[in-house]
Amino acid sequence: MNEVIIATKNRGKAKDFEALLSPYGIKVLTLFDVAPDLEIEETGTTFRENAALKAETVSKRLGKMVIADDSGLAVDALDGKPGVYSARYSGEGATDERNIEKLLADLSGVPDEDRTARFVCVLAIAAPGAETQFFEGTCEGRILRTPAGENGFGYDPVFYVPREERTMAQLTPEEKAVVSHRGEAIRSLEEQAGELFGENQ
Ligand SMILES: O=P(O)(O)OP(=O)(O)OP(=O)(O)OC[C@H]1O[C@@H](n2cnc3c(O)ncnc32)[C@H](O)[C@@H]1O
Ligand SMILES: [Mg+2]
Repeated sequence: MNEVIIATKNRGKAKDFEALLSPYGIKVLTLFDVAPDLEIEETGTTFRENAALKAETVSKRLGKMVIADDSGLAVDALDGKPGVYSARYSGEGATDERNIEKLLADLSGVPDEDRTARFVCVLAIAAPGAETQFFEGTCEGRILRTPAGENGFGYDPVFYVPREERTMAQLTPEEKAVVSHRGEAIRSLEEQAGELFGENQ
C-alpha cells in the first residue's frame, strides 16, 4: 500500500483524508507519525501561503513528498471571516466548541437568507527538487443557529449542506468526501497530478 504524508496535527482532518485516499489504496501518515515534535507557525495571510509553509517545512525535514491542507470557513455576513483564521477564531486556546460559540454569537442577528458561507481548502504538494503545486476546492452552505450531528470536526455541526439537507457533521466520512471542499481539492489533484500518488514515495 502506498503511503502519503499529510502535514497536519488535526485528527479530524486526517480522518477526512483517510476517507478520501483509502479508495486509492493509500494509507495516510500525519505529523503524529513522522514528526510529532514539529510545531509549524502559520504566519501566512492566505490559505495558499500557509499550505505551502506546512508542506515545504515537512518535506524539507524528511526529504519526501508531503501534502498539506490549509482550509477554513468564509462567512458572507462576516466579510469572509473567519477565513484563514478559522482554527484560531475564538482566540488563545481555541477549541471547535468555542469557535462555533463565537461564530453563532457573531451571527445572532443575521437572518437565515444572509447566513451563506463556504468551506475552502487549498492543498499544497511539496517534494524535493520540485516546485510546490496547489489544488483547491470549495463547498457552499449555510450557517445554522444550533449545532447538529456528531461526525467531522471544526464547524461541521453548524454547516448546512443544501444538497444533502443535513449538516456536514450529520454525514458519514464517505458522504462528506463526496461533497466537501477537501474532496473537490483531492479530485482536482487526482485529475491534474494523479501520478504523484504513485511516485516520489
Ligand atoms: O494546520 P493543521 O495541523 O492541518 O490543522 P488545523 O486545524 O490548524 O487546520 P488549518 O490551519 O487548515 O485550519 C482549518 C480550520 O478551518 C476549519 N475547517 C477546515 N476544514 C473544515 C471542515 O472540513 N469541517 C469543519 N471545519 C473545517 C476548522 O476550524 C479548522 O481548524
Ligand atoms: Mg493549522
